[in-house]
Amino acid sequence: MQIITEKLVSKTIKKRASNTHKGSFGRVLTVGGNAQFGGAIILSSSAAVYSGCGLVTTATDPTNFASLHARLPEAMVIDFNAGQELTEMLAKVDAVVIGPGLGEDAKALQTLTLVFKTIRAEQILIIDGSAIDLIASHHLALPNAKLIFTPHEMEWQRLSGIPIGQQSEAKNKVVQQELNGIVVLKKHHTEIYTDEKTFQLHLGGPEMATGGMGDTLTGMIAAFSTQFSSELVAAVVSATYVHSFIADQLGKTQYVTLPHQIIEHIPQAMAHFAASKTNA
Ligand SMILES: NC(=O)C1=CN([C@@H]2O[C@H](COP(=O)(O)OP(=O)(O)OC[C@H]3O[C@@H](n4cnc5c(N)ncnc54)[C@H](OP(=O)(O)O)[C@@H]3O)[C@@H](O)[C@H]2O)[C@@H](O)CC1
Ligand SMILES: Nc1ncnc2c1ncn2[C@@H]1O[C@H](COP(=O)(O)OP(=O)(O)O)[C@@H](O)[C@H]1O
Ligand SMILES: [Mg+2]
Repeated sequence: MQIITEKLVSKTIKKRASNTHKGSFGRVLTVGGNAQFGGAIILSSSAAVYSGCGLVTTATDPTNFASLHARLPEAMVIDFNAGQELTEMLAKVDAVVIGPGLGEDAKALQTLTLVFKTIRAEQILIIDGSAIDLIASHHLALPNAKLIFTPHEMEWQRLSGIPIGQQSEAKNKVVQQELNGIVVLKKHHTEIYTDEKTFQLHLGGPEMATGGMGDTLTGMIAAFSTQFSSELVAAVVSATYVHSFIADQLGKTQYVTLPHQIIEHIPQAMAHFAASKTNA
């Protein structure tokens, strides 16, 4: 496994060109957040905005509209139950996050199925949380798109069939090939499986063990993927690195690092890596 280095991240996070506008930095749609788990999709959407995505739209349960806008006025919202609205929005974006707080009821399944049916091959689809569990429990066929799976170990067990104690590099790699996408297996020392290589993260620690931490990572991966789109693997690896890099920085003085605190520090951390590239 290749250990992810600061150098790779610095190479990936580019200094922004002057002659640009919001449309230059990608359009992301985040889909999730039922009445119980609104926080998950707020965190995912916030992470996408704070990671520099030009335009973020959130498809969620209408009960979350007011809280989402109160926390994140930069995001636009649509109802994830309204088929036509969701279909139209899916046509306009570069990347989609599906799953944070989506839940696993019939409505969630319907929303996931619509996304799978509508997504196009050139679009990036980040599949997390409840969406992974729905795929596993309903044996759903995967769509033709640039797929990125972000399971924790239990979600990976459900999706891959490999029990937690037996998730070896060789076994995980076989399933990654079958899934035909990138797999970010989240745990202490997260592993990232791609067609060419397997990466390992040597940052992050138990200060990150708060609900919503993985939801936050999904938005970062989406925004990095749309901005640094020439190398999708490098974008995913870099987002994962920066997420834990911030946690470790905050962890020097904090016992726990909360997901919303990670999000607030993303712009600073990205500036740090963009600058270290210039000086390299
Ligand atoms: N604020 C919000 O709205 C939030 C909403 N959320 C949303 O909730 C939905 C359900 O997601 P979920 O992850 O909470 O539940 P689930 O998939 O059942 O996993 C937990 C089970 O797996 C086990 N486990 C083993 N290894 C593990 C590992 N490395 N990392 C983690 N768990 C591990 C673990 O073991 P145990 O704790 O029992 O030891 C337990 O048995 C999903 O849509 C998500 O987005 C959350 O993000 C929270 C904040
Ligand atoms: N002990 C730990 N060491 C390193 N990283 C951790 C640790 N505990 C949690 N994390 C990180 O926090 C995130 C948790 O993701 P996940 O379980 O999906 O959270 P949630 O669904 O609540 O948002 C992952 O990125 C994981 O690597
Ligand atoms: Mg999760």
